Amino acid sequence: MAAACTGVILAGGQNKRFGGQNKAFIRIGEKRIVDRLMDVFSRLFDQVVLVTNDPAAYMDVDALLVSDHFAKRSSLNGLHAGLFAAAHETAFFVACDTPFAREALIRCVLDHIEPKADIVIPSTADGFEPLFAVYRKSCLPAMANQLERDRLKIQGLFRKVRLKAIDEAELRQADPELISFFNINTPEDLKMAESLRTKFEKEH
Ligand SMILES: Nc1nc2c(ncn2[C@@H]2O[C@H](COP(=O)(O)OP(=O)(O)OP(=O)(O)O)[C@@H](O)[C@H]2O)c(=O)[nH]1
Repeated sequence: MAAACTGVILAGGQNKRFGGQNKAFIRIGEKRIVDRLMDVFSRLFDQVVLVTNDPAAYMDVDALLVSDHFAKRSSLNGLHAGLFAAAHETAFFVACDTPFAREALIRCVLDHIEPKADIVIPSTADGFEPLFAVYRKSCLPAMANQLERDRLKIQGLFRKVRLKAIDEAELRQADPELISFFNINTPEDLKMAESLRTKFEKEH
């Protein structure tokens, strides 16, 4: 059953560490990362939004295509645009360079949505996972304010809204290796992704 939440894929980055090549279109096995994410999102959400500053490149993706509102380079900009476009009060976000986002872990995050939380976010020994999290529309004014003031780090938002963290033990019940958080920044990460895929697809 679809959650009363919008699914958003962030794809407005510059991919500098990947030589400027669009990471959403990297193929892991046969499939582009964006298509892997769409497969999972179409089972979970009745609305999918993709934030890109190059909409023409995504015409074959069955999502609402939107672009950043601010001329700033920051994933916070994409969070703001995606949340603004969401038909629901809450939106779950993932980065377009995250090939192994597991449905069970997304469901775990969605299960923690509550009216008193503006952000529902995984928290592990490595810190928060702001690009595998749910944001409520109540965050929009604080996001716009941060962007206007050139405060471009997502973490800067956390002091201004109500945060609900999900602890690592619970996250690992849904995704024991936390493979969902693996993302590709460099060509070396892509090599790692190929070896993880072999393991991941054998097990699931
Ligand atoms: N809409 C939007 N998304 C962004 C922006 N900057 C980064 N993102 C997205 O946020 C996620 C994390 O991005 P980063 O790893 O910080 O940057 P990147 O562009 O992927 O890679 P680098 O250029 O190598 O830092 C990715 O899904 C990006 O597409 C932006 O200015 N606007």
